Amino acid sequence: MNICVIGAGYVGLITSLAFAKMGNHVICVEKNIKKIHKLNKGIPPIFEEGLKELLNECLNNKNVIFTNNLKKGITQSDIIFIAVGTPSKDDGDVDMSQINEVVSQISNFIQSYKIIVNKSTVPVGTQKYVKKLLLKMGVSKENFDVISNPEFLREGKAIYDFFNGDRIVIGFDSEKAKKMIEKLYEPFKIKMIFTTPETAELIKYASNSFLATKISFINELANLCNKVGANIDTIAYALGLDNRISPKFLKAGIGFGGSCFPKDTKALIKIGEKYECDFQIVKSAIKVNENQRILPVHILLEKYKDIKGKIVSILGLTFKANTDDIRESPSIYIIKELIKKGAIIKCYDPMATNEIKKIFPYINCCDNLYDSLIDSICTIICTDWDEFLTIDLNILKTKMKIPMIIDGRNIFDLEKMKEYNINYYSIGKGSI
Ligand SMILES: NC(=O)c1ccc[n+]([C@@H]2O[C@H](COP(=O)([O-])OP(=O)(O)OC[C@H]3O[C@@H](n4cnc5c(N)ncnc54)[C@H](O)[C@@H]3O)[C@@H](O)[C@H]2O)c1
Ligand SMILES: O=c1ccn([C@@H]2O[C@H](COP(=O)(O)OP(=O)(O)O[C@H]3O[C@H](CO)[C@@H](O)[C@H](O)[C@H]3O)[C@@H](O)[C@H]2O)c(=O)[nH]1
Repeated sequence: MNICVIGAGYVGLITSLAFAKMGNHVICVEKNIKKIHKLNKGIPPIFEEGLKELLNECLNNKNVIFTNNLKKGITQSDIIFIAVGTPSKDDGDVDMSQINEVVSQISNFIQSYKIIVNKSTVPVGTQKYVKKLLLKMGVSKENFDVISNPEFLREGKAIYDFFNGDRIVIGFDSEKAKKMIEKLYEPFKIKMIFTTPETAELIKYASNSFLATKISFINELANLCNKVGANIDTIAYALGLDNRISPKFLKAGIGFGGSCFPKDTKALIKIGEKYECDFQIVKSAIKVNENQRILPVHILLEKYKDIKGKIVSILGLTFKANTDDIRESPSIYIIKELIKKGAIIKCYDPMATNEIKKIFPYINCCDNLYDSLIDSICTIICTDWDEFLTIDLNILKTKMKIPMIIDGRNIFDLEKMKEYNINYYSIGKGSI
């Protein structure tokens, strides 16, 4: 099939390549010219497992092109995916400006029947809203249908998830469009759920908010564990053996970040407000997370009342391992608090030091993990990068002024830490 994908971010790029790999002809339209140049040269603009190989395979097969020529994208395609950003506004509501811009732009080029598929995460009612907007802009009713098809991929596992998703959700109000989208997805052999556009739109927010709530629940429990001497990992394991609960998303730590959970939980609350539904559980999940992400700072300040002029090491800047994304990463909130208290930050991340410099231009980013530990009074682990598991703790002890670790991702074993005689704090597994 001939497909146009608008936006070459995490979702648009993976969607383009996945459909191209399945033998479709894909035109990916992106407004960032630098991104287009990179992509057409086979250079991935983001870090994602297997992306370079898949990108080059699809370019070599000539199944995908990257361009800023929207007219070409629309006129040469039957199905048009919208995969642009829908960030949070200051009040938590969804910023629809990128969607509005795309809809207005595509309305100029629709001269024959097209299926517009909304892949971005958008509030309930957006499918109807996009239809209205297109009609208002003079596109003939016979020339389009709009489908809601939210995306569930995780960063770091984006390609795997696209090909092995748990479900594909399709919200439709036209049999003709439904049949074409079903045909497009059939080769993926993933369970498809056909429903109304409103239900499809809400499934996305429900999934992310439920997972975020699960994380905040285990984190509150972890904080209690630290007080009563219980072990959160054992509790999570026992909980997870009950298959009504499932073991996934029960890893305690310094909370959730990323481009989705923080924004989508806030968006669900805003959507609820519009219909007088007060999402108290989701509000609490956000509140718990806001406290949890700066917990290491409280632990540090309990030990040292004054950290002014003292060096603190931050290991890991991304919101989770295997991505270069720092959006809403707990590390950002920890660094902000530490700077407020006058601490000197030294940080290390295998992927994201350039990104963090855009937020904190003056912090000291080290190319080497061990350099970031020199003369430090505390190391805070913010990301569960594999590289941190193999830290030589003897070297760490010689580099740091006072060996203290706050393990925000519970990557170390308490017993092991005892052997090394390091002042160690976990999230819900006790401290030494
Ligand atoms: N990142 C994820 O893991 C993920 C997963 C599932 C769903 N989502 C949702 O998918 C949507 C996209 O997320 P993302 O992370 O890929 O965003 P992103 O910010 O990484 O990418 C969006 C891209 O769209 C481009 N763009 C914006 N307006 C454009 C226009 N008018 N024409 C052409 N290109 C345009 C931007 O330049 C950018 O490259 C969001 O709604 C998000 O909530 C994201
Ligand atoms: O047990 C857990 C699991 C995750 N996290 C944290 O939760 C955040 C989000 O993790 P993850 O869900 O793996 O990352 P995302 O790439 O943000 O993916 C989520 O957000 C996407 C965007 O909407 C959805 O498509 C995915 O299904 C959904 O998992 C990260 O900060 C993790 O460290 C925990 O603290 N404990």
